[in-house]
Amino acid sequence: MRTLYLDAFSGVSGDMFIGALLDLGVKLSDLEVALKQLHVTGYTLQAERTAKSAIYGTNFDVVLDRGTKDHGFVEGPHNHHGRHLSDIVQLIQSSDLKATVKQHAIAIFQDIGQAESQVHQVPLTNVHFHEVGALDSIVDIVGSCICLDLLHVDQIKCSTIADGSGFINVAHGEMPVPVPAVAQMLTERPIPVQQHPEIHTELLTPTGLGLVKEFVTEFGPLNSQMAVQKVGYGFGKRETGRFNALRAMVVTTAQSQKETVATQDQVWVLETNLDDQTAEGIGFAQSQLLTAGALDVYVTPVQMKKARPGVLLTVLAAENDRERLVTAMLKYTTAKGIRYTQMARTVMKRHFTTVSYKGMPIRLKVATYHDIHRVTPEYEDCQTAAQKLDVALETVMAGVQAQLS
Ligand SMILES: O=C([S-])c1cc(C(=O)S)c[n+]([C@@H]2O[C@H](COP(=O)(O)O)[C@@H](O)[C@H]2O)c1
Ligand code: NI
Repeated sequence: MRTLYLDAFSGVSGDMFIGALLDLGVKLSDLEVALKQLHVTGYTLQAERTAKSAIYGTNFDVVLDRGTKDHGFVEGPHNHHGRHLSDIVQLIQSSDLKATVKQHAIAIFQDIGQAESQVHQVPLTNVHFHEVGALDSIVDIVGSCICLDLLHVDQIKCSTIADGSGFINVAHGEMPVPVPAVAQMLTERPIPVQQHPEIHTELLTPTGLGLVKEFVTEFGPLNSQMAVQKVGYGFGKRETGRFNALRAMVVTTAQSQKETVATQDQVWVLETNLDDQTAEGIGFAQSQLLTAGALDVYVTPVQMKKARPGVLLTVLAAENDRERLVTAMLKYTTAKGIRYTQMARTVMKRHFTTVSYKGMPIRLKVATYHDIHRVTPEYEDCQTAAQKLDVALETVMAGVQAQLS
């Protein structure tokens, strides 16, 4: 199992995150090529490998072109509100980025947007990304999602995240650290943050926390099961009086005994019947629940009381995710209550391995159950290869399968 471990002893920001992943080996040129799919101009990416406190790492920056308004996009006749959340979501949605990159980036913007909406008490639709201009935020957030995609890891873990203390000056004026958006973003689920009273500045930014919340599935220190393969540093810009960087490590974990032998586990089946929500609302809820970590979400037509046609919304959740997903179901649907039951299931043992097809990495999902073996090329990787090679998806999938036989 290939894991990205984030050692956030000096917090996390968008720049630090991208810097650390570039330092781990993601190519700046690959990031630039992928970012072009967003169809936004007016910026340059800068990545310099340099030493701080005699430790080499990468200083990453998004430099806006001189004279470019910090609206976020090249302004078109219908676009005068480049900083609003809905415009950013629309920009990402209509881009040619990879589907998973789009999905993660939008989820992060929505999370920051929700916090901003709460802090400033403005409707979500009116939230704008005010501090450094939308273009920086877009490139930082989308760029981070691209870098992660290019790094090819199976999971992401993180240490306790350091933040500073005191006050900083930002667009709204003086703000306490953790900054209000960060404090608000911490309210949803337990995320270990440790303030350092001796550091009088911000270490954890809204973008940094948004990335952590979207991708990290486990918090804690390095442990004896983790074999460190590679280390990278992404430098922070603020003067903290200490070594200011995000340390990122690629670690491999031997498959645990449980993973190797277990073919049975427990899942929660969460259900609710809906007869008063629009099709659009149900579709949105479905995508939010998947983003929130549901194993699966599906909708079945049912005939309800008073002869009303309705739907049964079913969510499959991992053992520890029940409460979070029940809350999300109540938040995104018109349901007043959720039924749940725990079910045993038999699952095939699964692991990933990577092969190369015409120079492009394709992950293979290998599933085993007794003498049944199934190898499936990952759809997302085949899609990227098909796009780059300008061939049909089936050509890549068949080519990969042919290599295996
Ligand atoms: O909306 C945003 S991005 C935002 C909200 C707040 C509040 O706490 S409210 C603070 N800031 C500050 O802006 C800079 C840049 O943040 P990024 O996340 O875009 O890197 C940083 O100092 C934030 O604390 C931004
Ligand atoms: Ni704000």
